Amino acid sequence: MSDRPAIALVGPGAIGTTIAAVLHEVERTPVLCGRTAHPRLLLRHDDGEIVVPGPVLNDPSTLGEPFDLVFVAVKTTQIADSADWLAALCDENTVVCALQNGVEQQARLEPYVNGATVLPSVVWFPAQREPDASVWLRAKPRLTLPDVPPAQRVVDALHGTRCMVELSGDFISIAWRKLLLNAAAGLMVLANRRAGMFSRADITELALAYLRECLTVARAKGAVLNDSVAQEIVDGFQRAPADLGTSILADRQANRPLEWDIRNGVIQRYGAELGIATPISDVVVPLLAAGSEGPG
Ligand SMILES: NC(=O)C1=CN([C@@H]2O[C@H](COP(=O)(O)OP(=O)(O)OC[C@H]3O[C@@H](n4cnc5c(N)ncnc54)[C@H](OP(=O)(O)O)[C@@H]3O)[C@@H](O)[C@H]2O)C=CC1
Ligand SMILES: CC(C)(CO)C(=O)C(=O)O
Repeated sequence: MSDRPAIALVGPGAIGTTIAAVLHEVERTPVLCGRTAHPRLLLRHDDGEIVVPGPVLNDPSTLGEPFDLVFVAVKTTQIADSADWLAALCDENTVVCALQNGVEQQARLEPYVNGATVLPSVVWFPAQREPDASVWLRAKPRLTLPDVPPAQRVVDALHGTRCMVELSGDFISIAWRKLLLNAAAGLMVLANRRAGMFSRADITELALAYLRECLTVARAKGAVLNDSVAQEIVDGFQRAPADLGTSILADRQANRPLEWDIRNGVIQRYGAELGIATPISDVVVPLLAAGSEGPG
């Protein structure tokens, strides 16, 4: 690391609070950049809680020079609104680690980061934001990053924290596997139910058929994934606590815009590009889009 400011985090919500808290525990507290000026962040986990002292800054013009490492944990629907933060925090020497779902993190962030290196990640852990803005961490924090040189900055920053970081030489396949999980989780929005709904035989059949469709597109885009992935994902939902939700369901229930395009629309878009029929996406995607944007 240089002698410039070390670590900043944009978007201190469910995932951002988790990463800020694990960094704070090892005295690498990031500068917190948000929309709402919370006085502090609070993470509840299995063994207790971590308070990250604030404030959460909410005015990008108060920042000085760019940072070495910037974690971005706004929803992908909020990237454009975060443009002033990204412009102030990033230059060509910055590594921007996207803590977001989807397989398009680089393409979506690169226009905003002043030539910084955008490092995608897979965020494996569920975290739930409570009405008082505290966050309930519902699994051990774990990230997968591509095994490329800029990833070392993230590995160093998270070294010795309670967040496990894995590097993968086949990041594309890992990222698509996670995307498939997120795509199937989108069915929770349409049913307005949590993971317990996957114990129904009809939902199991629908999810498996949808996942097989997603798998065809994923493979055509270069992911190396076995047929068994569809069943493994459904098994995972069936083993999960019945009240485990997903971030897109939390957004729907709060009537916020949904990440439908990066989680579900992406399958339909790439299917159309590649000449792959996506009949289940053709039903699921417009319903999610309408749930997000209306009108009505
Ligand atoms: N939650 C989860 O379990 C998981 C989420 N993900 C992915 O991680 C990403 C983040 O999701 P999640 O943490 O759930 O999202 P949240 O909605 O909990 O957090 C988003 C945060 O971004 C802040 N924000 C919004 N607009 C701006 C802005 N213009 N400038 C700065 N900050 C802003 C929000 O502020 P405010 O306080 O005002 O709301 C909030 O703190 C998403 O891509 C999601 O799909 C991936 C795996 C699991
Ligand atoms: C928790 C998980 C893995 C389930 O879809 C997720 O990625 C999310 O909630 O956005």
